[in-house]
Amino acid sequence: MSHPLQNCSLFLIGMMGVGKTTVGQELAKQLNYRFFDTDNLIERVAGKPIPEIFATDGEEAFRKLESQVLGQLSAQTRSTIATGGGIILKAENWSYLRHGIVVWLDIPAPVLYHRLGADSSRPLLQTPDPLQTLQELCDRRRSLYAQADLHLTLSGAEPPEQVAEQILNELPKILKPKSKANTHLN
Ligand SMILES: Nc1ncnc2c1ncn2[C@@H]1O[C@H](COP(=O)(O)OP(=O)(O)OP(=O)(O)O)[C@@H](O)[C@H]1O
Ligand SMILES: O=C(O)C1=C[C@@H](O)[C@@H](O)[C@H](O)C1
Ligand SMILES: [Mg+2]
Repeated sequence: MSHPLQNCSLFLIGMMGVGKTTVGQELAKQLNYRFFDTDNLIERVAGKPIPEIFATDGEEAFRKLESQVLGQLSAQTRSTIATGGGIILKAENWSYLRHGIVVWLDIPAPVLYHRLGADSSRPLLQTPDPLQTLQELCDRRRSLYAQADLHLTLSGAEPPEQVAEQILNELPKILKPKSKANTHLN
Protein backbone atom coordinates (compact mmCIF):
# COMPACT_ATOMS: atom_id res chain seq x y z
CA MET A 1 0.00 0.00 0.00
CA SER A 2 1.45 3.40 -0.88
CA HIS A 3 1.89 5.86 1.97
CA PRO A 4 0.32 9.30 1.50
CA LEU A 5 3.83 10.74 1.85
CA GLN A 6 4.64 9.40 -1.64
CA ASN A 7 8.40 9.18 -1.01
CA CYS A 8 8.56 12.77 0.19
CA SER A 9 11.21 13.52 2.82
CA LEU A 10 10.45 14.79 6.31
CA PHE A 11 12.49 17.56 7.90
CA LEU A 12 12.28 17.83 11.69
CA ILE A 13 12.82 21.28 13.15
CA GLY A 14 12.68 22.67 16.68
CA MET A 15 14.80 23.74 19.63
CA MET A 16 17.80 21.76 20.79
CA GLY A 17 16.70 18.81 22.88
CA VAL A 18 13.14 18.48 21.49
CA GLY A 19 14.05 15.06 20.10
CA LYS A 20 14.61 15.70 16.38
CA THR A 21 17.42 13.13 16.23
CA THR A 22 15.65 10.56 18.41
CA VAL A 23 12.24 10.90 16.72
CA GLY A 24 13.82 11.18 13.26
CA GLN A 25 15.48 7.79 13.72
CA GLU A 26 12.20 6.28 14.91
CA LEU A 27 10.29 7.73 11.93
CA ALA A 28 12.89 6.37 9.50
CA LYS A 29 12.42 2.93 11.04
CA GLN A 30 8.63 3.09 10.81
CA LEU A 31 8.62 4.44 7.22
CA ASN A 32 11.56 2.38 5.99
CA TYR A 33 13.26 5.68 5.12
CA ARG A 34 16.92 6.66 5.39
CA PHE A 35 17.92 8.86 8.30
CA PHE A 36 20.21 11.88 8.18
CA ASP A 37 21.22 14.37 10.85
CA THR A 38 22.65 17.74 9.78
CA ASP A 39 24.63 18.17 13.03
CA ASN A 40 26.22 14.77 12.56
CA LEU A 41 27.10 15.43 8.91
CA ILE A 42 28.57 18.84 9.74
CA GLU A 43 30.88 17.19 12.28
CA ARG A 44 31.96 14.66 9.67
CA VAL A 45 32.61 17.31 7.01
CA ALA A 46 34.50 19.56 9.44
CA GLY A 47 36.33 16.65 11.06
CA LYS A 48 35.63 18.00 14.55
CA PRO A 49 32.78 18.19 17.06
CA ILE A 50 30.31 21.11 17.01
CA PRO A 51 31.67 22.86 20.15
CA GLU A 52 35.11 22.87 18.52
CA ILE A 53 33.72 24.31 15.25
CA PHE A 54 32.08 27.12 17.25
CA ALA A 55 35.21 27.70 19.33
CA THR A 56 37.78 27.73 16.53
CA ASP A 57 35.84 28.84 13.42
CA GLY A 58 32.87 30.70 14.95
CA GLU A 59 29.09 30.41 14.59
CA GLU A 60 29.10 32.05 11.15
CA ALA A 61 31.34 29.29 9.75
CA PHE A 62 29.10 26.66 11.39
CA ARG A 63 25.98 28.19 9.78
CA LYS A 64 27.69 28.17 6.37
CA LEU A 65 28.48 24.48 6.67
CA GLU A 66 24.93 23.84 7.92
CA SER A 67 23.44 25.40 4.78
CA GLN A 68 25.80 23.43 2.54
CA VAL A 69 24.90 20.15 4.21
CA LEU A 70 21.17 20.91 4.11
CA GLY A 71 21.42 21.87 0.42
CA GLN A 72 22.92 18.45 -0.38
CA LEU A 73 20.33 16.63 1.71
CA SER A 74 17.44 18.41 0.02
CA ALA A 75 18.06 16.31 -3.09
CA GLN A 76 17.25 13.12 -1.14
CA THR A 77 13.84 11.43 -1.24
CA ARG A 78 12.50 8.85 1.26
CA SER A 79 14.50 10.33 4.11
CA THR A 80 13.85 11.73 7.55
CA ILE A 81 16.22 14.56 8.28
CA ALA A 82 16.92 15.81 11.81
CA THR A 83 18.15 19.39 11.61
CA GLY A 84 20.08 21.59 14.02
CA GLY A 85 18.01 23.89 16.23
CA GLY A 86 19.14 27.00 14.34
CA ILE A 87 18.43 25.75 10.80
CA ILE A 88 15.41 28.07 10.60
CA LEU A 89 17.54 31.21 10.97
CA LYS A 90 18.57 31.59 7.32
CA ALA A 91 16.03 32.29 4.56
CA GLU A 92 18.21 30.24 2.18
CA ASN A 93 17.65 27.17 4.35
CA TRP A 94 13.88 27.44 3.90
CA SER A 95 14.26 26.97 0.15
CA TYR A 96 15.92 23.62 0.94
CA LEU A 97 13.46 22.64 3.68
CA ARG A 98 10.56 23.19 1.25
CA HIS A 99 11.80 20.20 -0.77
CA GLY A 100 10.06 18.07 1.84
CA ILE A 101 7.50 18.33 4.63
CA VAL A 102 8.63 20.39 7.60
CA VAL A 103 7.58 19.20 11.07
CA TRP A 104 8.06 21.40 14.17
CA LEU A 105 8.48 19.60 17.48
CA ASP A 106 7.58 22.05 20.23
CA ILE A 107 8.29 21.41 23.93
CA PRO A 108 8.38 23.97 26.77
CA ALA A 109 11.87 25.37 27.53
CA PRO A 110 12.00 24.08 31.15
CA VAL A 111 11.46 20.52 29.89
CA LEU A 112 14.25 20.97 27.35
CA TYR A 113 16.50 22.27 30.10
CA HIS A 114 15.73 19.25 32.24
CA ARG A 115 16.48 16.93 29.30
CA LEU A 116 19.77 18.51 28.29
CA GLY A 117 20.99 18.79 31.87
CA ALA A 118 24.72 19.22 32.05
CA ASP A 119 25.22 18.32 28.38
CA SER A 120 28.08 20.54 27.22
CA SER A 121 27.73 19.72 23.51
CA ARG A 122 25.44 22.72 22.81
CA PRO A 123 27.77 25.74 22.60
CA LEU A 124 24.90 28.27 22.66
CA LEU A 125 23.92 27.02 26.13
CA GLN A 126 27.32 27.64 27.73
CA THR A 127 25.98 30.71 29.54
CA PRO A 128 25.57 31.55 33.26
CA ASP A 129 21.82 30.83 33.05
CA PRO A 130 21.18 28.19 30.35
CA LEU A 131 17.45 27.94 31.20
CA GLN A 132 16.97 31.64 30.54
CA THR A 133 19.05 31.34 27.36
CA LEU A 134 16.85 28.45 26.18
CA GLN A 135 13.70 30.46 26.93
CA GLU A 136 15.01 33.51 25.07
CA LEU A 137 16.06 31.41 22.07
CA CYS A 138 12.61 29.74 22.04
CA ASP A 139 10.84 33.11 22.13
CA ARG A 140 13.05 34.64 19.45
CA ARG A 141 12.75 31.67 17.09
CA ARG A 142 9.07 30.85 17.54
CA SER A 143 7.80 32.78 14.52
CA LEU A 144 10.42 31.06 12.33
CA TYR A 145 9.60 27.54 13.55
CA ALA A 146 5.94 28.42 12.93
CA GLN A 147 6.60 28.37 9.17
CA ALA A 148 6.56 24.54 9.40
CA ASP A 149 3.86 22.53 7.61
CA LEU A 150 3.02 20.65 10.80
CA HIS A 151 3.26 21.84 14.41
CA LEU A 152 3.29 19.28 17.22
CA THR A 153 2.80 20.75 20.69
CA LEU A 154 4.19 18.18 23.12
CA SER A 155 4.51 18.04 26.90
CA GLY A 156 7.79 16.14 26.69
CA ALA A 157 6.36 13.09 28.47
CA GLU A 158 5.49 11.31 25.20
CA PRO A 159 7.95 8.53 24.30
CA PRO A 160 9.70 8.90 20.89
CA GLU A 161 7.62 6.08 19.34
CA GLN A 162 4.43 7.93 20.25
CA VAL A 163 5.70 11.21 18.81
CA ALA A 164 6.60 9.42 15.56
CA GLU A 165 3.12 7.84 15.39
CA GLN A 166 1.46 11.17 16.07
CA ILE A 167 3.37 12.72 13.16
CA LEU A 168 2.37 9.91 10.83
CA ASN A 169 -1.28 10.18 11.94
CA GLU A 170 -1.37 13.92 11.34
CA LEU A 171 0.36 13.89 7.94
CA PRO A 172 -2.74 12.98 5.88
CA LYS A 173 -4.50 16.02 7.31
CA ILE A 174 -1.92 18.38 5.82
CA LEU A 175 -1.35 16.41 2.62
CA LYS A 176 -4.97 15.88 1.52
CA PRO A 177 -6.49 19.30 2.16
CA LYS A 178 -3.79 20.81 -0.08
CA SER A 179 -5.08 19.06 -3.22
CA LYS A 180 -8.73 19.52 -2.16
CA ALA A 181 -8.14 23.22 -1.57
CA ASN A 182 -6.65 23.48 -5.05
CA THR A 183 -9.76 21.85 -6.55
CA HIS A 184 -11.98 24.31 -4.70
CA LEU A 185 -9.95 27.18 -6.06
CA ASN A 186 -10.72 26.26 -9.69
N1 LIG B 1 10.36 11.67 23.52
C1 LIG B 1 11.39 11.72 24.37
N2 LIG B 1 11.20 11.45 25.67
C2 LIG B 1 12.22 11.52 26.54
N3 LIG B 1 13.49 11.86 26.23
C3 LIG B 1 13.74 12.14 24.95
C4 LIG B 1 12.71 12.09 23.94
N4 LIG B 1 13.25 12.45 22.76
C5 LIG B 1 14.55 12.70 23.02
N5 LIG B 1 14.84 12.53 24.32
C6 LIG B 1 16.15 12.72 24.98
O1 LIG B 1 16.41 14.12 24.98
C7 LIG B 1 17.76 14.38 24.64
C8 LIG B 1 17.80 15.24 23.37
O2 LIG B 1 17.25 14.50 22.29
P1 LIG B 1 17.77 14.70 20.77
O3 LIG B 1 19.26 14.66 20.73
O4 LIG B 1 17.03 13.73 19.93
O5 LIG B 1 17.28 16.20 20.50
P2 LIG B 1 17.58 17.12 19.25
O6 LIG B 1 16.32 17.84 18.98
O7 LIG B 1 18.14 16.31 18.14
O8 LIG B 1 18.66 18.16 19.81
P3 LIG B 1 19.78 19.02 18.99
O9 LIG B 1 19.08 20.13 18.27
O10 LIG B 1 20.69 19.57 20.02
O11 LIG B 1 20.47 18.08 18.05
C9 LIG B 1 18.44 13.01 24.47
O12 LIG B 1 19.05 12.67 25.68
C10 LIG B 1 17.28 12.07 24.17
O13 LIG B 1 17.53 10.77 24.60
O1 LIG C 1 19.94 25.81 18.34
C1 LIG C 1 21.04 25.96 17.76
O2 LIG C 1 21.38 27.02 17.23
C2 LIG C 1 21.93 24.78 17.67
C3 LIG C 1 21.44 23.53 17.90
C4 LIG C 1 22.21 22.29 17.73
O3 LIG C 1 21.40 21.30 17.10
C5 LIG C 1 23.46 22.52 16.90
O4 LIG C 1 23.13 22.69 15.54
C6 LIG C 1 24.21 23.74 17.38
O5 LIG C 1 24.60 23.49 18.70
C7 LIG C 1 23.35 25.01 17.30
MG1 LIG D 1 19.90 16.44 17.04
